Amino acid sequence: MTVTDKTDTREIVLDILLAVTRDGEYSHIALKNTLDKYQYLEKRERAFLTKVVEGTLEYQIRIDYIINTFSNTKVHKMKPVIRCILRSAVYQICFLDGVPDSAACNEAVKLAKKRGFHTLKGFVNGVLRNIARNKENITYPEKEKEPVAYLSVIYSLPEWLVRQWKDEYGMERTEQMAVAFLTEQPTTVRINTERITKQELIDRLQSEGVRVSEAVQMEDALFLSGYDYLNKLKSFQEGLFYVQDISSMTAAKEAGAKEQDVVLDLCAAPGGKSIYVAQQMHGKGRVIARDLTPQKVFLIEENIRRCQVSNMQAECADARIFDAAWEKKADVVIADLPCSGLGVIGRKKDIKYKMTVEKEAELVALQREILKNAVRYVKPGGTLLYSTCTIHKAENEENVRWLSEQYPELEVELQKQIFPGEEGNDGFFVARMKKGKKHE
Ligand SMILES: C[S@@+](CC[C@H](N)C(=O)[O-])C[C@H]1O[C@@H](n2cnc3c(N)ncnc32)[C@H](O)[C@@H]1O
Repeated sequence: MTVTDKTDTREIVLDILLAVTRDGEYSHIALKNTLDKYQYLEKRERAFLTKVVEGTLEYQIRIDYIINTFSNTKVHKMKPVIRCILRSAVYQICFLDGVPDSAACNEAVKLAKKRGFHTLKGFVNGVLRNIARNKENITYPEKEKEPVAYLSVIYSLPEWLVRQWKDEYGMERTEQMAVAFLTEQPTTVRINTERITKQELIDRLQSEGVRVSEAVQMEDALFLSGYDYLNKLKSFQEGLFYVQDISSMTAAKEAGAKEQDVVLDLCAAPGGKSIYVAQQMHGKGRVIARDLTPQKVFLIEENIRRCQVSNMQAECADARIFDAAWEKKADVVIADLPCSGLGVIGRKKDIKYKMTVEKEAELVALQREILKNAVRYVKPGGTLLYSTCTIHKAENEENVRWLSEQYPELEVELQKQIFPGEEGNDGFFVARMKKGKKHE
């Protein structure tokens, strides 16, 4: 049986799309939970459902534009089940090569019936067959006449986001980022160099059936593809690598922690940067990795155990609340703060639809609240590392400017915006500030 006959797989896709677009779940979490649950599915079915869920979400604005061109009932007026069935079928018809149009249409109609929408069978069939017949002749907004609408529809980005990036970075950079987000990337992992050499890990992974290539940009990184379920690999379970983008590794490296340092990471879960920093300290010094909830702290602890890190401990603490016990105690404070996450749209497909201008403003306020405390924990002569996985200036450069104005004792040693696709896959911001000794 080929994947195109699998109504059940498509029904699983439908349920994930409903969870994400109707119930507000995050796509990467919904997908991971589903793949954990359906481990018995064949590898190609799991690959098919991942591809259709991710593709339908990442092209949602363009897909809605296509549906609205051919349907009298507009997408926003449709019942959520019908809307999701149509979206995933249009993704298969317009963006996937391996699925015959007739199969995508027939399976969508069957699914509508199965979910109790007998009366809408004809509607689903009519819209999809019309799209399949005319998909090569759709008229999109023109780049020169309507640049914002063009970028929004072609690259499936909300218009407010396109406007913000166009204002902050210009049209050319905005389009480059949009392309990078839609470019398929292999999984990037960091080698646990405390436990295994690069060549040994490459050999191990290849023996487990994984395709591996070396990352020229970063010595400790490898690119993986062709695997089914990463968490099931023995090499993963033994903690020989950690899934982490190169931009995130760069941020951890920029902390410049030395072997005997005391490092305080205020927002550490699931532990990517803390663990890398601890490994660079070769089992010496101390890394205290904090996060807001016991569940998040559990994730850090799991990774400490799996990667067998000896110089690191996890703690539950709210970074908004000043902890006097840490005043001027840390050589390095890492503030990798909650942010709008717009640099990782390529991996977390639905972030772009969930973020708003209002939420961005709330995040800037939260970041400043935490940064005020972070500054106070740094020893005179110590380092504050501020990073985010976003490309929004108010959360990045403007926060650093605000810090410099509020705390003249901070000297900005480094500040860089890494754009999506530039160094790693993700967009990232990192700033390193030194606290002057004269302010002891
Ligand atoms: C960008 S993530 C951190 C990623 C982590 N540094 C890594 O490299 O794996 C931000 C983290 O901040 C945590 N967080 C949010 N609000 C917080 C607060 N008030 N206090 C402490 N942690 C908080 C979130 O739970 C989330 O795990």
